[in-house]
Amino acid sequence: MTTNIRYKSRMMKSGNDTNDKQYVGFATLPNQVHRKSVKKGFDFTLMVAGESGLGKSTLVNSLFLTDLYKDRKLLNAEERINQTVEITKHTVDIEEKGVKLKLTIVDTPGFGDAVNNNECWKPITDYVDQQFEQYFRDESGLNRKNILDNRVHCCLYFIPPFGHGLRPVDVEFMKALHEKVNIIPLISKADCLTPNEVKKLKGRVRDEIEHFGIKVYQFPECDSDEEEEFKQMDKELKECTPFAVIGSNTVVEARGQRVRGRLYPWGIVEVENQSHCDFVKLRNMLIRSHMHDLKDVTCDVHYENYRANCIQEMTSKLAQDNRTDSPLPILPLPTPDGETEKLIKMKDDELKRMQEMLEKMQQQMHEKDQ
Ligand SMILES: Nc1nc2c(ncn2[C@@H]2O[C@H](COP(=O)(O)OP(=O)(O)OP(=O)(O)O)[C@@H](O)[C@H]2O)c(=O)[nH]1
Repeated sequence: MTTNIRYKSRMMKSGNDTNDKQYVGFATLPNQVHRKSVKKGFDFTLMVAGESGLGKSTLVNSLFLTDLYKDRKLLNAEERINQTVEITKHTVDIEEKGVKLKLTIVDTPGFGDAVNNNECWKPITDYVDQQFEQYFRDESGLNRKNILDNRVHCCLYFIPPFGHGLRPVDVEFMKALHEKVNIIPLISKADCLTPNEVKKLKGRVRDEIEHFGIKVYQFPECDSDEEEEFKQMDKELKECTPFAVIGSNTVVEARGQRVRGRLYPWGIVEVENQSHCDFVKLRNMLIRSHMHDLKDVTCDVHYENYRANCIQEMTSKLAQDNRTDSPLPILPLPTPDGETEKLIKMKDDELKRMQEMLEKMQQQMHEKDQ
């Protein structure tokens, strides 16, 4: 009864179209998806990495217009010496025009600070893998309905403005992570550079990324039937990578307006002024145009790779355990007692299950390719 009333009211809402004989109603499908998604809310996990003091927290606060770090305790010199690479996670629920976004920021403070930076990216790659592992477990568990997705969808990697391009630690960090997460390189504190210097540094970083075979996040190709305005925006976006950014948590007065900026004795640098930096482009890309694609790539490429590797490893391990063509001389086995027989059967069942799972996965991948 209730379903009927709800159905009727929805039909009425679709207006005049219901009187049209040609109208079946599936044109409302996007509205249904929209309604459901808005109700469910969205989530996005963003990781920031780079040396300490490059302005990661400031930029994140500026991006989402929220103070994520208000409880942060600033460490003194002594505490800093003892500090190890520690990953912190901040989650905030933000809402805009009724759309809810659960935003998780994964901060990696102190990265690259030590004298010996050997494998300093290891805790970060481990963290990304742990999130995949957790998701894989939840997905294979009994209750798959409300899985908490903590997979990292994007990593903003901060490159220092001083120096002559990428340092070995930057190259190694990005290479250690590029198969696991979407990396977006940024030139931090761009107000330290003149426009010419920014241009030169961008060119150099782009060349080095190509030279070292680093796979940073690639913007999807624009469809030919897209609007001209969108195509132009897409072109500009691709041309201005790596984004040169400026962050600020203070509001200053410029040209009679209150803006986010940095006040210097010689003038004001405005965070949201496109002739001062690429902050607006980065924000639009992250939030307005590419958030969904970043999530899709994480799910369809990075996580799928992790999952396939995991299953392959598990099956080869199981097969190895059960291998009969052992190079060792085959000795007559003692007649198994009831307990051993039970164990052997469990192992066989497990192997069978894994093989079925692998076959199913291969079939899914095959279907996806087609
Ligand atoms: N010139 C300039 N200074 C900045 C910019 N962004 C942040 N800062 C300053 O740099 C200092 C460090 O900024 P944070 O945001 O704390 O840097 P962080 O990378 O988060 O540092 P950790 O949390 O220690 O890893 C602060 O004094 C900021 O005011 C920027 O774009 N330009």
